[in-house]
Amino acid sequence: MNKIEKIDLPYFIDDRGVFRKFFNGEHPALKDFHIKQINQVNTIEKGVLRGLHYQTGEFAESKLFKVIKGRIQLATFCIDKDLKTFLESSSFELSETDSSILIPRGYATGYLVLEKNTEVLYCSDNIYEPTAEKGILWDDHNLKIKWLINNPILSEKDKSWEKFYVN
Ligand SMILES: Cc1cn([C@H]2C[C@H](O)[C@@H](COP(=O)(O)OP(=O)(O)O[C@H]3O[C@H](C)C(=O)[C@H](O)[C@H]3O)O2)c(=O)[nH]c1=O
Repeated sequence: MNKIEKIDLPYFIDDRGVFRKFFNGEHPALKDFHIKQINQVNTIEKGVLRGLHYQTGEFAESKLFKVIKGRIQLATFCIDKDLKTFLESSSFELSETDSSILIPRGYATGYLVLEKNTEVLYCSDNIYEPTAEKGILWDDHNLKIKWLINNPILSEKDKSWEKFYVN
């Protein structure tokens, strides 16, 4: 499991609403994804950018992102020299009717909120270890991520990250 996957699972519509399957451990891309954490993140304002973050070493995480309400631009950047996608970035615009995105270990992730009151659910296959968390400055031009909003709202932590350097 070392490439980013779009995960489409069935949903069933009837006159009561929609039943969506969010996770199926039998799905080929998910059978080796063992959930350790499920995080629900509500973001009030459009224009908030969370990331880019990654955890290192034994705390590295694969993450499964799903938009529950609203819209985001999810971006990734490969930081793992051993992956053929090293230094490649990707970007997905996602709303609640879109696929989930599975991002394996070895990628920094971040997302820009494109609608007020956006809800994101994401699962991780590792525990959160603050001392193992690292980040990359959101507008590091070397990442070649074309963010859809130029002056995002950032946490103090996300303002403090540096550019990515290949050491
Ligand atoms: C990620 C995480 C955070 N926290 C605590 C730490 C802080 O007190 C609070 C907010 O954390 P943070 O500011 O890192 O949250 P975001 O800025 O939304 O970042 C998250 O969203 C971006 C897109 C990511 O890819 C990261 O996985 C994740 O860090 O939750 C926990 O207790 N457990 C966790 O797994």
